[in-house]
Amino acid sequence: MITVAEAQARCLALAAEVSLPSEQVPLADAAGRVLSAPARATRAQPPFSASAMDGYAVAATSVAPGDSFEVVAEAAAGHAWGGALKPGQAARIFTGAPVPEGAHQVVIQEDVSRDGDRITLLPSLGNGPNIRPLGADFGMDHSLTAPRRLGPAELALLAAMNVPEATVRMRPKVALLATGDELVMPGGNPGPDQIIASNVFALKAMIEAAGGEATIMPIAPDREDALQAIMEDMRFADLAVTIGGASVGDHDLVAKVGARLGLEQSFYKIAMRPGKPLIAGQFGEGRPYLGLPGNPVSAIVCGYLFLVPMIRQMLGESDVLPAPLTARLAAPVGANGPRAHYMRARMHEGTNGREVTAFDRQDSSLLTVLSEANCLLIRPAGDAAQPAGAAVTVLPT
Ligand SMILES: Nc1nc2c(c(=O)[nH]1)N[C@H]1C(S)=C(S)[C@@H](COP(=O)(O)OP(=O)(O)OC[C@H]3O[C@@H](n4cnc5c(N)ncnc54)[C@H](O)[C@@H]3O)O[C@H]1N2
Ligand code: MOO
Repeated sequence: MITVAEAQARCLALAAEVSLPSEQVPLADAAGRVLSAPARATRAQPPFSASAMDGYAVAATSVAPGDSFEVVAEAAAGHAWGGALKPGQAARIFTGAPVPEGAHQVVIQEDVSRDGDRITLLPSLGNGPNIRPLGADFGMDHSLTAPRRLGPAELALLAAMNVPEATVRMRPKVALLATGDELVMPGGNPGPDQIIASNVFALKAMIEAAGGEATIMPIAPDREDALQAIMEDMRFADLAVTIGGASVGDHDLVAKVGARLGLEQSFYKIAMRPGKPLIAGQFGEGRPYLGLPGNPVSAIVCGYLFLVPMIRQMLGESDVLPAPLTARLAAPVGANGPRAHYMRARMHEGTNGREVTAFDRQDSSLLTVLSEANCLLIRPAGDAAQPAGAAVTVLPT
């Protein structure tokens, strides 16, 4: 069995072989997409020297309380005054307005007393010029580099750069296939020996949050011919994912049927709990494949550690693995076995920094426990029992 790190490296290598085309999308639809080509500004921001405050633009290189100016003009945002101030003159000005030629600073209106067309600077006078120079945010030559995930700040920046559409990587299409005669979709009519298919919904949400497009395939029964037919229908996808049927039981058919369809395995089984029977590989044409274990928590933890990073890799991002944090144990934990254990746990900020408590019940079928967890506490393979206060590694979920 290979380690989690080795399995992650192999999964990312499989994903790196996928090359997705780019598309243009309007900024309003580009949230969460990954920019795939640099975007260039077609103007500077601000495109003129702009007032940062409401007040008076004054024609003087230095000012002192008691100085007095004649107000000869007015400039507001979107309404420049085209003239030039002479020494001793001022223009009434508002935030965002172009600063007139000849003005050296803007005095805020709170620091001014006005009498008709004359202003006099008050003792409260501040010292800032209150002027945003042309191009203070970015110049004409500015470019937003790719790859880059477009969050609120990037979208606003692109808009300010007058870039109406972003060139983004197309979303990888991910097919999700749950297998097992015992499974019925939510709202269906389960027999007494059946359960509801649950983990596909978690995985679909994770895929979509990572920037992929998930399609839930019909549930495949535990019959080779039917499983093969539905697995063949996953050919449209950039990444095919099966759930369940990965272990060693007589009805665990995924690896067998996969091989018949030309699946080349990269690995099968990892030294990890939950998630031991994970399969990764590739169908012809370089399309990656991930076979997740069926237990709901196993599938979701593997989704977090392997599937989401693969999607992010396909989108061209770097640093795609979940970022670990350090914490201290709030309660002791027992010795770990031969597989790295990703324990469902809850962390919080304590008086001495981040503290984490593992849940007592760690069975990989327990969705109630997973839903109370906000992190995975990583126990290395063969780790000894650890006392409260020991430093540990956690992955926020
Ligand atoms: N003799 C052994 N038995 C098992 C081993 C082993 O090493 N030797 N490994 C165990 C581990 S660890 C896991 S994890 C499971 C994984 O097995 P499969 O991937 O073959 O999953 P299934 O057997 O199909 O299902 C396991 C469990 O999860 C339920 N399930 C399956 N799919 C879904 C779904 N979409 N939504 C909700 N629940 C699902 C299924 O009913 C089973 O209860 O194997 C162990 N056995
Ligand atoms: O490894 Mo299984 O995924 O523990 O339940």
